[in-house]
Amino acid sequence: MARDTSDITVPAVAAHQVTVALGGRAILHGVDLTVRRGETVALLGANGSGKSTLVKTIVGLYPVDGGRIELFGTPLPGFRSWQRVGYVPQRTTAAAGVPATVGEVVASGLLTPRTWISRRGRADRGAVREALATVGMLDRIGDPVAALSGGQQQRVLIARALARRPDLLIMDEPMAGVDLVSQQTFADTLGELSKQGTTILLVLHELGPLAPLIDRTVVLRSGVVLYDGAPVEHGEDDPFHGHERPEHDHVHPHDAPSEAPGTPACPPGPTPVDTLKVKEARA
Ligand SMILES: Nc1ncnc2c1ncn2[C@@H]1O[C@H](COP(=O)(O)OP(=O)(O)OP(=O)(O)O)[C@@H](O)[C@H]1O
Repeated sequence: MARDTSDITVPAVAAHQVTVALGGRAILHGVDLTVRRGETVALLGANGSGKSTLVKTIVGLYPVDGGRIELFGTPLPGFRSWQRVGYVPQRTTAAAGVPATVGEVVASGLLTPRTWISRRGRADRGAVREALATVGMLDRIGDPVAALSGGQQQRVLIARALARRPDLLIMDEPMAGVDLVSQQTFADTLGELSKQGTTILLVLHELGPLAPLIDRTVVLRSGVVLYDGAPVEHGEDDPFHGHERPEHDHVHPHDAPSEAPGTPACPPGPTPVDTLKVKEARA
């Protein structure tokens, strides 16, 4: 794993008051999110709360309409070190109609504009094999990716992100459709990457086997940060668990941004944060 030797006091991700509109509709309303070097942060929230929109904006797939995002201290429009960032999008098929093998899909994660036409070296082939072994798919390296199940394709996409040995790994619901055994293997892999200093941002619906790895959770609701602090899990008693609230009620897009970690980013008073269980067992 390549070591991150740049200034570790600069956060890997710093989003300040980020506003994003899609299809003419505001989706994110002044979101603040900081992910420090070496942290593992879980982004939680109900369906449609804006989690995918936020991570897609962080990796430059959606433009920022207001506010700003910095990756490793560089404002996004000028950020060029994409080889430092591994991104696994929300469940898509790795096949996408392309007649590629598993090995080729993973190797595509190593491509930069300069390597599109160059021959891949032994080191790259080693990185591909190592990444596939990590997700337990090395034995399928020569198979057409279209012949894999959805969960296996998800593991191939994870391997593609790992192959570039990123300093920052961003994954959007990586556990979706992945069986329990593979989830535990994946949790072990992330734990190893974290020990080696990789910064990890995960969109999750529940912490599950990843719970011991999570340093901090950020909860979105209706495009605003509802909570930023010690790891929490949606409680079964949360009436909005798994559902988007029908209205913004007391959470206002223009309220003060989230403050210190552990501070609910909304005005005092009863909120769904009260129904989130703070994980106390964490050492
Ligand atoms: N390309 C798009 N154009 C218009 N609206 C979009 C687009 N992508 C997402 N949205 C809308 O933005 C809102 C947030 O969607 P997003 O996918 O970010 O939520 P999410 O929290 O990731 O949800 P889920 O947990 O279901 O994946 C939703 O209301 C969705 O309909």
